[in-house]
Amino acid sequence: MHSSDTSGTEVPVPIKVLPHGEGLALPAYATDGAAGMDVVSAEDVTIAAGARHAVATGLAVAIPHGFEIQVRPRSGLALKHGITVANAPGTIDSDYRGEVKVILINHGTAPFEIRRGDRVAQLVLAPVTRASWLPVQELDETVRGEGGFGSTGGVVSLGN
Ligand SMILES: O=c1ccn([C@H]2C[C@H](O)[C@@H](COP(=O)(O)OP(=O)(O)OP(=O)(O)O)O2)c(=O)[nH]1
Ligand SMILES: [Mg+2]
Repeated sequence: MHSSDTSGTEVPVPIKVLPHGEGLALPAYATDGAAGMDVVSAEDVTIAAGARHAVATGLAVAIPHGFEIQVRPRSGLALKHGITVANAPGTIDSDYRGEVKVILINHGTAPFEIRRGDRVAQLVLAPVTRASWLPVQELDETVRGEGGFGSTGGVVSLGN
C-alpha cells in the first residue's frame, strides 16, 4: 500500500539499509519536492567513451514488500556528458540483498571520470502492482485494434 496521511502529504516509507562505505552519504532528496534520492558512487572509476560500468554504491537494502526502487539517470549528466543508466529504469527488487549497482553507459565522446561520493543516478521508490493472467479465447474490439508503432500518424499535430 502507498502510505499517505489525510492531508495527502507523503509519509516516508522506511527502508532498511546496512551500514555502508565510510564517509559515504546515504541517498538523499536534493529538494523537498524531489521524486528521486541522489545516490553516490562508492568507487573511483573512469568510463571510456562508449563503455559501460556497474558503479558500486556500497548500499545493501531491504525494500518493504510491495515496493521497488527504480534506478534512473540524472538529466544533467545525460545532457552535459552523455552519461545515462544503460538499463533505465533499473529495477531493485524487494527481495534483493546484494549491493545496489548503477549501470552507467557513456554515450559521450570523452572518458567520464567518477570520484567516490559523486552523485551518479537517482533512486525512486515506487509501489508495485502485480498481475495475474486470465486466459480467454478473444479480446474486446477497440478503435486502435492491432494498429501500433506509429499507426496514428507521425509528428504532425492531430489538431492541425
Ligand atoms: O540497475 C540495477 C538493476 C538490478 N540490480 C540488482 C537488484 C535487482 O533486484 C537484481 C536483479 O535485477 P534484474 O531483474 O533487472 O536483472 P536480471 O538480469 O533479470 O537478473 P536476475 O536473474 O538476477 O533477476 O539486480 C542493481 O543493483 N542495479
Ligand atoms: Mg530479473
